[in-house]
Amino acid sequence: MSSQKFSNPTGKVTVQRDLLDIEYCEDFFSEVDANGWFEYLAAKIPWERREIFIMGKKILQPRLICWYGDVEYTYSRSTLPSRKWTPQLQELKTIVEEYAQQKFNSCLLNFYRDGKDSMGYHSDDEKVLGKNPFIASLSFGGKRRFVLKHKKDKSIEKVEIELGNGSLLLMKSQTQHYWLHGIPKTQKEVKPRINLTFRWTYPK
Ligand SMILES: O=C(O)CCC(=O)C(=O)O
Ligand SMILES: [Fe+2]
Repeated sequence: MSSQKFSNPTGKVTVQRDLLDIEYCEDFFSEVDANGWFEYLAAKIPWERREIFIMGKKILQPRLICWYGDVEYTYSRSTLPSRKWTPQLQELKTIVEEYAQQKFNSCLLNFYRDGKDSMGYHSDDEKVLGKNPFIASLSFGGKRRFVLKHKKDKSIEKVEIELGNGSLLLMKSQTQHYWLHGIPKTQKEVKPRINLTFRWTYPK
């Protein structure tokens, strides 16, 4: 897939309000390229379903995941070993780094098999991500609703984005301090979706 480059995205939206700072590129990859990436990732990533602890209770995560990067990652009492970048993931990382003008050393991959797979509200604010984490999130496959809500002030309007095939979402500045984000379950018929969130993780 070495010929793949982002196609000077046109559908770019920036939302900056109430200490939220995000940028969304709808057409970061062409549809053809995005479909190619979906097929590659679905087939080649060693996806796993993990048990995690939520409020002391052991549950199976409602999606498949895989962690790549130069350092291991611990969350909800689950440790994900570091995994060496494949040339294809390295290529995606470089494309995103060039566009975002940021370096990343790790990536959490999520596979939402259907509408029952989801990610609960959270912020990517672990200590190992540093003070103001810069998160770059690529989406391939079926469109899913991504919702951001303010952590404390319920009167602040939520932000909702349909994350489409081949799109890139950047979350910047203090976003993770003040806002939660998640992918809600849906009853709608949705195609499988793969998401990659590139981050900079500081070694412990
Ligand atoms: O699937 C998504 O778009 C969200 C992923 C996410 O928030 C995360 O990996 O921390
Ligand atoms: Fe997240």
